[in-house]
Amino acid sequence: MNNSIVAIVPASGIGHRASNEQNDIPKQYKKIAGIPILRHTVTKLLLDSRISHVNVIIKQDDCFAEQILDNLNKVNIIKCGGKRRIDTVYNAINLINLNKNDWIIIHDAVRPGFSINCLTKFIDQCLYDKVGGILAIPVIDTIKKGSIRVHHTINRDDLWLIQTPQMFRFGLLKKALSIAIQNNLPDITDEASAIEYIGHNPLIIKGSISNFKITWPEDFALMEKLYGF
Ligand SMILES: Nc1ccn([C@@H]2O[C@H](COP(=O)(O)OP(=O)(O)OP(=O)(O)O)[C@@H](O)[C@H]2O)c(=O)n1
Ligand SMILES: C[C@](O)(CO)[C@H](O)COP(=O)(O)O
Repeated sequence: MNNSIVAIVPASGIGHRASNEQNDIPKQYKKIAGIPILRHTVTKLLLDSRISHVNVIIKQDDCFAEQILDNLNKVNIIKCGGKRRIDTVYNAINLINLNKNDWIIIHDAVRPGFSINCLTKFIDQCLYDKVGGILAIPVIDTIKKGSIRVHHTINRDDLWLIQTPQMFRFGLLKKALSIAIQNNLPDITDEASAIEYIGHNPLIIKGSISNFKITWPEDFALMEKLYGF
């Protein structure tokens, strides 16, 4: 029997760093090339037909997502966003009913710049891995530690900048997130951190710079240029 692949798109953030104004709309709802970023992301994920559903996770009081995702098939909107990104994903995992060997693919709402080719290759490789994997790009700049002055330089061999998608089996991810949250694991900014915490080593799959996370105000224009409009 084939295991299903279900996507989770955490979209419950406020986009504080990306905003120049108070009371701005969250960054995932801003438009690039005339289309809200969240819709770009969800539409692209659905282009890989192995993904059976995309679950978009929003805040309880969100009043944007339903209209933005109107007319898209295979999309569920779940209102269970949490305080941190990891809480949003964990809340969603607890509401989704899957077999333990089914796959969950988590992708940030604000990373619309991945290519379909990259997504397809990522899924191809994860499906044959016993743990699952993450997309990443190698560090190319010199890395230093310090605050006002440099303390020391860090060897950048084997250092990676981690992106999403991240893909794990439902049972393993649920267990890992539950243990990480119960143990108050600090700095848990992605799903792989929870998987590592319980002793597994996710596969690293090389991504691309175009899949950057829209984080700062200037990122919207940069992403729009990449889209080629
Ligand atoms: N409590 C949260 C926080 C973040 N996210 C989602 O996680 C992704 C990546 O997070 P990030 O870029 O940090 O988004 P924000 O938290 O919105 O940004 P900021 O920290 O600048 O406020 C985004 O799709 C965001 O909507 C989420 O679902 N729930
Ligand atoms: C999951 C992630 O996108 C990988 O780079 C990232 O860690 C999320 O960042 P956040 O700013 O901590 O939400």
